[in-house]
Amino acid sequence: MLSVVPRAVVVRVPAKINLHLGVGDLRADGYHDLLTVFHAVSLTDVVRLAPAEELTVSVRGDGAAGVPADASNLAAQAAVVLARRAGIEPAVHIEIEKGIPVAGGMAGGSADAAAALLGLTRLWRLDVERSELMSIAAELGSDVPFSLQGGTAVGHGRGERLTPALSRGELHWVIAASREGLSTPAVYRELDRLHAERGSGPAELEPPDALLSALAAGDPERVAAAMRNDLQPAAISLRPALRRTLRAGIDAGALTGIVSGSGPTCVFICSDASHAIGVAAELSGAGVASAVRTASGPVAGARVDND
Ligand SMILES: C[C@](O)(CO)[C@H](O)COP(=O)(O)OP(=O)(O)OC[C@H]1O[C@@H](n2ccc(N)nc2=O)[C@H](O)[C@@H]1O
Ligand SMILES: Nc1ncnc2c1ncn2[C@@H]1O[C@H](COP(=O)(O)OP(=O)(O)OP(=O)(O)O)[C@@H](O)[C@H]1O
Repeated sequence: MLSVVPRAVVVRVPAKINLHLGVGDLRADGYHDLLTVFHAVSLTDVVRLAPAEELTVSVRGDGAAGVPADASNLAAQAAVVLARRAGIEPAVHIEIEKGIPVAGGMAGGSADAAAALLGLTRLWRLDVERSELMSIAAELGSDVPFSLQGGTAVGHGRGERLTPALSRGELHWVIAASREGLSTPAVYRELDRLHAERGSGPAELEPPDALLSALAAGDPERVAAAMRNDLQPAAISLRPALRRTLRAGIDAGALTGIVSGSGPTCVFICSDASHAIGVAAELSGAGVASAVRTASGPVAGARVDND
């Protein structure tokens, strides 16, 4: 049977939240040991991959001006790595439509890299095992494997080693983005500086048992009570206005709020979809965020959209 080569492949890929982000010791390789719980939510980027003479990138959507449209784009780096493994030229045009806040702590660049890996194995008809794709993903960035996998998962190591976590039902979120991003390495450095200043070391990496059991029970109030982000004090130290954003979300009635990953995006958990709509409306009026959206999770990881 003749199979038709697609003219372009379109991949939809979600943002992530860290429901728990335990940060341990700084390792010799410059990364910190993590114990995290990733959760994929329904804010998405759409990445279109089309055959081209050479590798080119274009970016549209919110915050596109802050995203490089050259070989330094993480999706382009993914194309180069995958093409090298396959022994071919990375001759592709990568069109990225951003729906995930840029430099927001929601793994936007990682999502695009994951989308490129998945879409290009399809476009170039490569026979790559899922486990090999996950290991290429890990080379590109600590968050990239989770962007491929999606759902809810515990992350170990520098965040790249994943174990799926049981999660019942849907959780409902309000997402408050900031106009100005934060640099992930700068936030980790600030955490190290705060520890040095206080003469304290990192906390023990304890398994987030209360969170995992709340997720398995599908109980948003228990999830709210168990959420934790060790990077939050560092993000707030670099961006003190985040304190006001967190306070405004809680005043608007959210169960609780937390900085997402390295920030500055703040995420607020709500009891159901209509509660989230109400909190979002009130938070929008508070003027503490450049954009306020509702989202739900868990959702699937990167997936091809034009099958
Ligand atoms: C903040 C999180 O999003 C939480 O999931 C991730 O830890 C960051 O993941 P990422 O953006 O994919 O990060 P990478 O591209 O792997 O690393 C960027 C930089 O962040 C710091 N980094 C990242 C991950 C980690 N476990 N420890 C670190 O200290 C390092 O300075 C590293 O050079
Ligand atoms: N495809 C991409 N999308 C967004 N940013 C990109 C991309 N490729 C490279 N970058 C660069 O990476 C920086 C970090 O952006 P990104 O949106 O990935 O941050 P983030 O969501 O905070 O990441 P993480 O949560 O994984 O730490 C941006 O400032 C941008 O210059």
